[in-house]
Amino acid sequence: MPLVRLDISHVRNLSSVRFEPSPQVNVIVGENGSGKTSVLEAIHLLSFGRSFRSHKHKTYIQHDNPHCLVFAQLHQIHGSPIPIGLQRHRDGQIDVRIQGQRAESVIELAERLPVQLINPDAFRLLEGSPSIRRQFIDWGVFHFDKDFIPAWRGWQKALKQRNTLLRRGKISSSLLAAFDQELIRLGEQVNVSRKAYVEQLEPHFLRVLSSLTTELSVSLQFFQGWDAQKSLASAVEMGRERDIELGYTHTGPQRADLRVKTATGYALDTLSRGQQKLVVSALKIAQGQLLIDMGRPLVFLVDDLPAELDANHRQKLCRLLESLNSQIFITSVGPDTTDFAWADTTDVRHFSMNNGELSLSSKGLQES
Ligand SMILES: Nc1ncnc2c1ncn2[C@@H]1O[C@H](COP(=O)(O)OP(=O)(O)OP(=O)(O)O)[C@@H](O)[C@H]1O
Repeated sequence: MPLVRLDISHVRNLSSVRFEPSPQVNVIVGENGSGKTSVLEAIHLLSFGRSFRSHKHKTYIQHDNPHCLVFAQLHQIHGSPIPIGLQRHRDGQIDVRIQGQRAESVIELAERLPVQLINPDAFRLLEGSPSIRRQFIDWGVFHFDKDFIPAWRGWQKALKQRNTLLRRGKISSSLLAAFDQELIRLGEQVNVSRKAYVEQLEPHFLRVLSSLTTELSVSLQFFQGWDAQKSLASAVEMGRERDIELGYTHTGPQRADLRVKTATGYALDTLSRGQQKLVVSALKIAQGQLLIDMGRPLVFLVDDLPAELDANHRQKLCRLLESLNSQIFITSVGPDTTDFAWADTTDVRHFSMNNGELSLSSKGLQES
């Protein structure tokens, strides 16, 4: 569902930015610090309810302002566009509105506006802790399997309760066993969904990667968080005494990971930085492609593409994104953006960003 209109107020240096993006490619060019990334950050906020740059909401609300606001109209194939909006207050309060009605949670935004981000931090998917890769898997499963979120929430709740009991100590193995039924039932459900998703993702990932580079041979392995030969019930049962000793649940889906490997070891240890970036981009594009195949268009945010990718790979990545027929927002310190190499038939709009002011650039005006 592409964005047909975007209004951003008081996000970093963007006091008031309003524009009508192209349903296909939007190139935002501006000097360092002009506010390009803040536009992507605002779109990300509208999908995830949080920034990709900081967990502290006060950092992205414009100085001296009580709140920031991002509002958009989402295109619908049939019917008029759907208005969605998010307001974040300095005290942390978050208001989400969809079609004028207050929404219960930001998850409702994510359902309507799936967003994938490719930025210079993207390699953290390989380098960072397993929790980052679990988030990556769970984002995909969330869009793929409608039963996942209720199961995931229930399992998280059971896990938290169990860990609280373990931390307090003085709990016997038999009493703990009574609490474990729900944890096991929902944990198994979470695991089955994750496993099925990674199986679906891998062929997409390999296809995308091979269209970016033929030099790499990379595989995905899903580690479920405990011995693959055992059920979660037996892993939890066998680990109960150890959990009591440790004061937390040491085995289960909370330890799951996505292992990205080459023939000689982990991708992180064997690939160059640029190659890692290609692998991560392929993972993210593959996730997007899987959604698109399900008839769910999404928005790609691409920040600072030149970082670590040479012109040849930049072009390949742009062509690939373009072929998905999704809406793309891409930033560049430009002004020469010719190596993005969009097809003549693609609707490309160029915008200039100057000190937080966005305008359709002369290049965009000539083309429109
Ligand atoms: N809370 C805030 N309130 C007002 N301005 C802010 C706030 N936080 C950051 N800024 C300013 O907003 C601008 C944000 O720039 P942004 O990171 O979006 O720029 P950019 O064009 O992507 O730059 P680069 O090319 O260097 O990545 C910077 O000038 C920064 O100093």
